[in-house]
Amino acid sequence: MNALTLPATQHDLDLERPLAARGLHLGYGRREVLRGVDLDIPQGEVLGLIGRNGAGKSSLIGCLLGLLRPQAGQALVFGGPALRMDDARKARLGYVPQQPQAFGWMKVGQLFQYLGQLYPGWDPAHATALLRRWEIDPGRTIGRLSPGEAQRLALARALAPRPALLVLDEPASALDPVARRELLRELVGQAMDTGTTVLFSSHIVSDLERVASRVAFLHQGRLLLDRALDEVKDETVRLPLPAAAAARLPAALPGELARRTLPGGAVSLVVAGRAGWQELLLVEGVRTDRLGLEDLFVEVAG
Ligand SMILES: Nc1ncnc2c1ncn2[C@@H]1O[C@H](COP(=O)(O)OP(=O)(O)OP(=O)(O)O)[C@@H](O)[C@H]1O
Repeated sequence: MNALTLPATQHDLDLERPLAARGLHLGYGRREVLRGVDLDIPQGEVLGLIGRNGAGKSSLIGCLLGLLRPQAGQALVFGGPALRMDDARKARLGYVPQQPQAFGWMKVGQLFQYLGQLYPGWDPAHATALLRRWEIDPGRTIGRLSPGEAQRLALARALAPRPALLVLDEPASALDPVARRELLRELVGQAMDTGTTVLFSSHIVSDLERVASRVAFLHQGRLLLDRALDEVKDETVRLPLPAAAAARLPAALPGELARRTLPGGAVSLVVAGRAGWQELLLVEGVRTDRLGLEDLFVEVAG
């Protein structure tokens, strides 16, 4: 299969979306990493993409931005094919890879001057303010920055042109807690002030909880629970089922995310949404446990 001979159904892709994908499949050799990922990120959303180490978050971002060619499926950026991104769309996109590097020999100020000529939307005052706020001296040589400083520089570089779409791969992994808070505040501020759409990947659930308006779990090659954070918190529950009730469970329930059999035949079930499982509450001994996002992550991906 190949993305050119087997395009996803274009008609159901919303051309207004900053980012959209249908049926993305990607493997490295025989290892399948993405197994049919569909995604829509509406304008102005801050989507937190969460998943365990090696779940495929960077690979998915690579496909979404046209940096990796999927074996099947299609990704669109601002309505156009990600694999053939023109300059106009590139100029509206800010991307921070997981390990930002390059231009190590340059001074920070030199790089920013160069980028200012390259990006039509570059805002020099905003760029200077970001460097000042994140305490990066423009006179520093980029190659001598610490990993955390390099990450802050990469973020300042991505934010300075005030992109319409900001994609951040583990943006806070090398940052200390103060810098992480700063960054998250910046993200929310930018999203709210200018309607910037943000996709960021993380395995730090508390970061995601702080800023994301939407959340998606990448697990075993598929996206689970791609919905508003409030909805996920309100409508995802754990149901501890006694053995007698567990024995009568169908093979899969609507909205079922995880099922764990406990010693003695009892089952711990995690379900999303309100339909398909309410009758289980009629069984004696069955109750619902609210799950925080961290517990949910552990239940689903653990
Ligand atoms: N170029 C490659 N060749 C072979 N395997 C790869 C390649 N890139 C990634 N992989 C494998 O694909 C899987 C997904 O990797 P990816 O980096 O996308 O995951 P991730 O969710 O971003 O991980 P992390 O949270 O650790 O950064 C991993 O098992 C990784 O080893």
